[in-house]
Amino acid sequence: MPTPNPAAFAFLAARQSQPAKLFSGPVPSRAELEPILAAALRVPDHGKLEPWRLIVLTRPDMERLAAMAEARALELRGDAEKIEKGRGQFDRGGLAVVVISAPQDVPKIPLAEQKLSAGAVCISLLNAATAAGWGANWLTGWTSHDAEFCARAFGCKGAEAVAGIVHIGTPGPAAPERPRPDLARVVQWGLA
Ligand SMILES: Cc1cc2nc3c(=O)[nH]c(=O)nc-3n(C[C@H](O)[C@H](O)[C@H](O)COP(=O)(O)O)c2cc1C
Repeated sequence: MPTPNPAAFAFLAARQSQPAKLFSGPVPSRAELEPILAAALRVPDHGKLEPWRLIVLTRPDMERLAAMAEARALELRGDAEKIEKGRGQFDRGGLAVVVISAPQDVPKIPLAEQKLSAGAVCISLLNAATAAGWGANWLTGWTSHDAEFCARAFGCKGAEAVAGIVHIGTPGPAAPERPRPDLARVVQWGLA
């Protein structure tokens, strides 16, 4: 017989992100964040490669990144919207964790599986931060997709890429529930 954990199940059944743009202070201290990160890193990882690394950003880092995003947008001849979107990923935030997919050249473990493990870190971090009482939001944006920006900002090399930037803070008013997937549409019971 299974041994249910109703509290954990209820948490997972109702979990949702909170919008980072409504976050305020305080943000978690290092002592508060460390157990959240330790919980977040308990993810499936085929081959035990640990194919990810994390960078914790605090307010001064975010201010630097907002300026770097603006400079990069200008370099790319981006318009005002691109500048605003690039800056907006950082210039309102108080704390965020950059989850970097850092795959290794191990032929036995496909690249896709290593990237999936980095995605698992993102959702696990979202859940751990939420369970600890914080608001959390997994964001990316063009800066995360721009290899040159990621190299300059986060030291990404080779196949490394940003899997997500998980913003963590004191949540604002609870986000309204959004429509959730219809099981009947996405789940097939048994082979056709
Ligand atoms: C890889 C990834 C990148 C995302 N990037 C953004 C983003 O840049 N901007 C945005 O508004 N939402 C983005 N989202 C969506 C937010 O995380 C959104 O708040 C989330 O889908 C809400 O779902 P939940 O309530 O089930 O957690 C992204 C989601 C994923 C998985």
